[in-house]
Amino acid sequence: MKPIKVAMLGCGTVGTEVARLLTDQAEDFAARIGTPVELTGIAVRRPNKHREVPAELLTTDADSLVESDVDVVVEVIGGIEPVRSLLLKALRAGKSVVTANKALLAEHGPELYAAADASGADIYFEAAVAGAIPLLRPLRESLAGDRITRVMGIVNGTTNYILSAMSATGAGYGETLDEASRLGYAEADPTADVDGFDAASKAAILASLAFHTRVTAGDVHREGISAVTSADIAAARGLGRTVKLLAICERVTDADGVESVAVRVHPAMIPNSHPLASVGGAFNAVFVEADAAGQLMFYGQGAGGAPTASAVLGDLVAVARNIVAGGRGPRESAYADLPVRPMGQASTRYHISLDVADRPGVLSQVAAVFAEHDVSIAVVRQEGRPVDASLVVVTHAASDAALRGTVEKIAGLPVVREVVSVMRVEGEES
Ligand SMILES: NC(=O)C1=CN([C@@H]2O[C@H](COP(=O)(O)OP(=O)(O)OC[C@H]3O[C@@H](n4cnc5c(N)ncnc54)[C@H](O)[C@@H]3O)[C@@H](O)[C@H]2O)C=CC1
Ligand SMILES: N[C@@H](CC=O)C(=O)O
Ligand code: NA
Repeated sequence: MKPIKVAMLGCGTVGTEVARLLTDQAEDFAARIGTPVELTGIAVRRPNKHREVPAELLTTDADSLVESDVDVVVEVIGGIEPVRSLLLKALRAGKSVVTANKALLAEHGPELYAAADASGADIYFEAAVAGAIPLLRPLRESLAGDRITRVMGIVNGTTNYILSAMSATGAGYGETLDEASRLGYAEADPTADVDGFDAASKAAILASLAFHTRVTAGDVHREGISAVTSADIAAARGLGRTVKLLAICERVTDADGVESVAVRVHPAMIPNSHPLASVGGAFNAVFVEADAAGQLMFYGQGAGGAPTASAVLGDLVAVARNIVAGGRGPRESAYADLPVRPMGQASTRYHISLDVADRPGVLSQVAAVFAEHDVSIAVVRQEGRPVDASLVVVTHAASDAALRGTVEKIAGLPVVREVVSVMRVEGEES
């Protein structure tokens, strides 16, 4: 059979590693696929900056490369345009696509899947969520016979790297973010990481696959880590907890049996005994709960050039095998079409740490606000200091809207001097 011809778009942190491994392991790939894979061109912006790949492969004309005689387009540029147009062009021409681009998939996934369907091409994107960890293929294929109820975990390496350093050494936010960029973990614009956009895109992709429903980035409640302070981290430590940025995708069934999905990304305190608490650096870990399978845990490197290239190349082998066999991979599955619930209706628990006046009756005033909002208290800890007192409250589960209302009212009480830390609590009995 003739070789599978591959065009690559972009040659940065991930693309450089894809090109290197594809060249180094060419013989193995040929044996695994049944025919050689030939990298015919790499689209870049500045060819003179890419000494690590053969100069004759480089071009600045991505459009012509996609239009050339290639079977597969590997996209590792990132962002929406020009990538969306380039990939639509490839798919409409029947060329299969492998992409690591979660931002694009979470915004324009359905348009890309439709183009792939129309021409019979494949679109694979394992690298887009949780880097090297095989997670999307298990959701799309291995668990296709089960009913998934929850997907929860750490899906952004950069923020996990920053939070781990802040917790372990008290390192500053800025210096740790610079280090994460230097190591190739952060997005080209790292606000995508720290403000939770990257994790929200990944959560949308995970929820879409898990619940057979179209969930876009805009459907995901998103809070990043820029508001996490050393006081939050110290408050967590005081209670035997750790702060992590979590992505949580849930199937919710209301009292009338009506199903919906809730998808959120926010920092949360989890107990130090929880398996996610020990996930450090740029590692990711994701729990999947399904009716028949029970609980599954996926763990590994969530960012970085070589780990991400591993997932890209796994997809390339899958797509190439499909071409050789004359078949194709799974299509979009969105038949369930479940509604997406607003965050206010999500059931959450809060940790609230306050500086209050140290005088009788303070605790009862604070407790009255919780009762007024129908929020029940699980733990209260009060410590007197020379002129004021520290009051820590952990709630039982309640609607997020009720908990927000409670915090707002408490902040306005004259006996409350400062709301030191407010954070959701996950990973323990509610
Ligand atoms: N770095 C990581 O750990 C991971 C990255 N990803 C995703 O992989 C993709 C690539 O990420 P990185 O390699 O880290 O980014 P990068 O910024 O290192 O590389 C992107 C490359 O594309 C080039 N480029 C930009 N516009 C272009 C255009 N119009 N035509 C040709 N080339 C163009 C840039 O010059 C740059 O060299 C992104 O979608 C990212 O979200 C996914 C998982 C992990
Ligand atoms: N910037 C991302 C890269 C991988 O998806 C991250 O930090 O997780
Ligand atoms: Na992955």
